[in-house]
Amino acid sequence: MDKQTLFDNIQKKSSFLCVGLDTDLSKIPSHLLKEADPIFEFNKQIIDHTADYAVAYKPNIAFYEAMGPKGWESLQKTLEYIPKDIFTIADAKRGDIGNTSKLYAKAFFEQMDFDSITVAPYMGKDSVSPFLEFADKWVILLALTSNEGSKDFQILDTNAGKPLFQQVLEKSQEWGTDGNLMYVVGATRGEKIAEVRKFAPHHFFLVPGVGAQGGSLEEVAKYGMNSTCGLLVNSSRGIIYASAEKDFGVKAGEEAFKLQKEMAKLLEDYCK
Ligand SMILES: O=c1ccn([C@@H]2O[C@H](COP(=O)(O)O)[C@@H](O)[C@H]2O)c(=O)[nH]1
Repeated sequence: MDKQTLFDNIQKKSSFLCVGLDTDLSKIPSHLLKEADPIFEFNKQIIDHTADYAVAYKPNIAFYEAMGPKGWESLQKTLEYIPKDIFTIADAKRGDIGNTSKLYAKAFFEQMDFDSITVAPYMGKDSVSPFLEFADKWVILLALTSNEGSKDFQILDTNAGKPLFQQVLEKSQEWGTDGNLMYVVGATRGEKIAEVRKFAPHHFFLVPGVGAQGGSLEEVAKYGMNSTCGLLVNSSRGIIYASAEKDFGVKAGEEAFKLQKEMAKLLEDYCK
């Protein structure tokens, strides 16, 4: 999917919501456990009830990998079930020496047909470039993440006299463009999002951290939105575990709708 199509979808749905499919067998309603593929059954209902409000879905690969071959099967079925006009993100946080990265890219872009993958930047250009060689696919590079530990390295000054996240943003723009490279920026970072935006004015940001992690959607839009929206805001647990009962799909849909309504207003206010 190209950048214009993504923005068209955002405008059509008045939404920049990404629904995180972090599906955990120990958290899904117990009546699903008798199904042959409980994970897929859960995801199917979540997708059915949220697809009108979402412009992206983000399965976190850890939740599927942890289940072995059956997990990969559930992931593949889920990916095929997501409507084709909705952007898909493999939240895999990969990145290795070049020949290994190339195979990670083949796994997620060819074996599976994800639109994008999250990549860790810390092994440098040759670890990221293989992912950027695939037409119509995106790399989403970790810049300033939502977790407490992001302070351990990402905000520290480098030899170049700038924080590491800034160095990541500047250097990586020599490798890719705003048409194939996005950045992960945590919703929990508040005003810092404006700083990140300064160094990547035109790129899309994947923003996890609203909902269960307590980030503010209003602040994300205020500090991070640009003229093509430039944001995909993710909520996983806040949506998919809104209910642990048989009505989990309906409740997930209600949570997604709440966020979409807020997003419609924020697009009017800040998408300029
Ligand atoms: O900085 C980051 C990068 C990735 N994540 C991932 O996003 C979701 C958030 O889930 P919630 O349940 O909405 O908190 C999850 O898959 C994380 O691994 C992140 O949170 N922060």
